Amino acid sequence: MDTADRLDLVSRHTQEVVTEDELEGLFEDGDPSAYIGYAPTGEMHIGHFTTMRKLADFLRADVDVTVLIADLHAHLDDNKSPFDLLDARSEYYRVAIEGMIDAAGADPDDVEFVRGTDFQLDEEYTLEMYRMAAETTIARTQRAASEVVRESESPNLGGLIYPLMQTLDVKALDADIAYGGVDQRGIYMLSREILPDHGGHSPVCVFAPLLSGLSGGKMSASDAASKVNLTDSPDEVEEKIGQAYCPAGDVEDNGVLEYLNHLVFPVLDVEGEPFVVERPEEYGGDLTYESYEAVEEDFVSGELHPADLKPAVGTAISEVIDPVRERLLDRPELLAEAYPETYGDE
Ligand SMILES: N[C@@H](Cc1ccc(O)cc1)C(=O)O
Repeated sequence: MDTADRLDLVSRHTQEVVTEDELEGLFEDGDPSAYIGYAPTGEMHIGHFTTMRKLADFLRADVDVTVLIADLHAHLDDNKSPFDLLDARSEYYRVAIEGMIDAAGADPDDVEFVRGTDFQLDEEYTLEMYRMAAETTIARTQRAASEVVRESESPNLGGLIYPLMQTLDVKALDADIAYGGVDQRGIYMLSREILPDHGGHSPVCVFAPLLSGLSGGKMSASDAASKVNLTDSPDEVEEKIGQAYCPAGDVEDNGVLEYLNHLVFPVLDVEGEPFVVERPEEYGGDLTYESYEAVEEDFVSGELHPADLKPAVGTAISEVIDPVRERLLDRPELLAEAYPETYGDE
């Protein structure tokens, strides 16, 4: 594969690449490495899946991929995960992420999994963290983390250590590319600035877009209807998509279309299958689409009505998450141990 194709693969479906020139340089020098980190906090949903799906593109472009299960970060961020649940949640995240990579048409064995506590307590790492803390202002650090770390009137110190550690992870994992949702931008801009003073290189950054929730606005942890969970049954998925915000002809904040574009189509592409909307004969019969753009065009023109689109997207999303759902339902103890309040038997 030539550099132009690799660049295309890695940058498609992204929000931003910082910088394209640097990414091109990496490909010209050989096979770069990339990592994405996840703090194992709440249950994973299709928003995570959309971001993870892209790892298949990285692998196809011959990038070495590492997934960091950032367990300490999950605790440092306002205690989102209590310390004694870190093992269970890390295990649940690993299994779910393997399922997502598999569902995206790539082999999870081609990805290296690392846990934060496996290396973040090393002497060299820790010493560098103290040096970073001595040289970085609170204001700069807070600004960097503002879209990631939970805000509060009286923030804990953990939220300030968090972005410094995320920066050190880039170096410790020897990653040329830091990949994540665009909410990570502030932290990685800090990394680009300060890592060279701490024995590392400024990472090239690839940011995935944050998609709309299904209720219109942002996806929200407290609004169950705003997202599809990976263990939702086909009926639940179809019902959530059926209720989703998707006004006729309107593309803005339209989660149904966004998931079709960023999750469903890329997976169908790998399988070489089109997207089919079933429609009664009296309304014009079935529609078959080879590209997202063609769907959007028909949706905007009014040719494709939400009432016909939604069931088709619901079925398609349900099929895409199917292998992940199966892996998780196969091991019910995973969710029960990771989220005892929701799934435990007490
Ligand atoms: N900040 C990421 C988690 C993360 C932690 C450490 C990293 O090195 C990278 C990513 C999140 O919001 O989930």
